[in-house]
Amino acid sequence: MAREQGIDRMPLTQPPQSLLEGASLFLDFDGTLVALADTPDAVVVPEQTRALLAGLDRALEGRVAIISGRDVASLRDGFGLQNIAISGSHGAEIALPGQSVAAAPRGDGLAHAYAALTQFAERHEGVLVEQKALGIGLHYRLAPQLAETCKAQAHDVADRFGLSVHSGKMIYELRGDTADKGVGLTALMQQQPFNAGRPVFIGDDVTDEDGFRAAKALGGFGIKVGVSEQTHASYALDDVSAVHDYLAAIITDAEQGKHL
Ligand SMILES: O=P(O)(O)OC[C@H]1O[C@H](O[C@H]2O[C@H](CO)[C@@H](O)[C@H](O)[C@H]2O)[C@H](O)[C@@H](O)[C@@H]1O
Repeated sequence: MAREQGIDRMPLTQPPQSLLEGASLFLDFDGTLVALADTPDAVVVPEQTRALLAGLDRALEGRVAIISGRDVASLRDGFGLQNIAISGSHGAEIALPGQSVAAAPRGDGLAHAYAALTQFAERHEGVLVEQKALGIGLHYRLAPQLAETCKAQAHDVADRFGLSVHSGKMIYELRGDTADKGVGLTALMQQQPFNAGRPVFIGDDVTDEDGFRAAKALGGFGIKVGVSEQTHASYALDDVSAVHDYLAAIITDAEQGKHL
């Protein structure tokens, strides 16, 4: 198979602390900032993680944002992430702190697709359907043996209602928009205070590759959490705990007066 331009092979090295000097920092949520859980609702944001975000915000003078597949409302209301910029719904939503959400229109077929997938989930134990502002998540983490069945169902329903299918970790997502995390990162980078920094995006999933690519195109870097065969990221960290350690060290540097 031909090697796609700009793709690096694992293993990558750990990012140096200096990478965040003058950076605008973009963080994926699930699997990067918080550990994965069996269901979307089982995720918790520990107090320590909130303190980490607040410290980063101070150290980088507000140039910190979350770029997530979850929608802005669920991150704000469900996880209390009110004081941070967010690009939600895989780049289709943008919300700065204290502001309302600017979003792509909701696809017409989503309501019909949600009904069809809910009926499917009722017949398949362990399959969960997540209703999202601009999409639907079909989760099979509790029924991994149904991965192929879920994939087929996701594509069948998407075809019937004019939607597209995107795969992630133990999930197929149906969406009616065409945004991606690169779109979200680029949109935030056009606004203050992000436009004053060099983008660094940290993410763990296949949908984060668009964010890595966009960061690189804007002169920045991607940091991959975990391992994958190929990635657009330039550096890697092992897991959520390594992400926290890396970011905490940057806060310590800033508090000791080292220039960020
Ligand atoms: O872009 P992200 O912030 O990483 O969001 C991607 C999806 O994350 C959630 O699903 C994932 O996390 C769940 C909880 O740990 C896990 O059970 C599931 O298997 C993962 O795919 C979320 O539910 C989705 O809406 C996000 O798109």
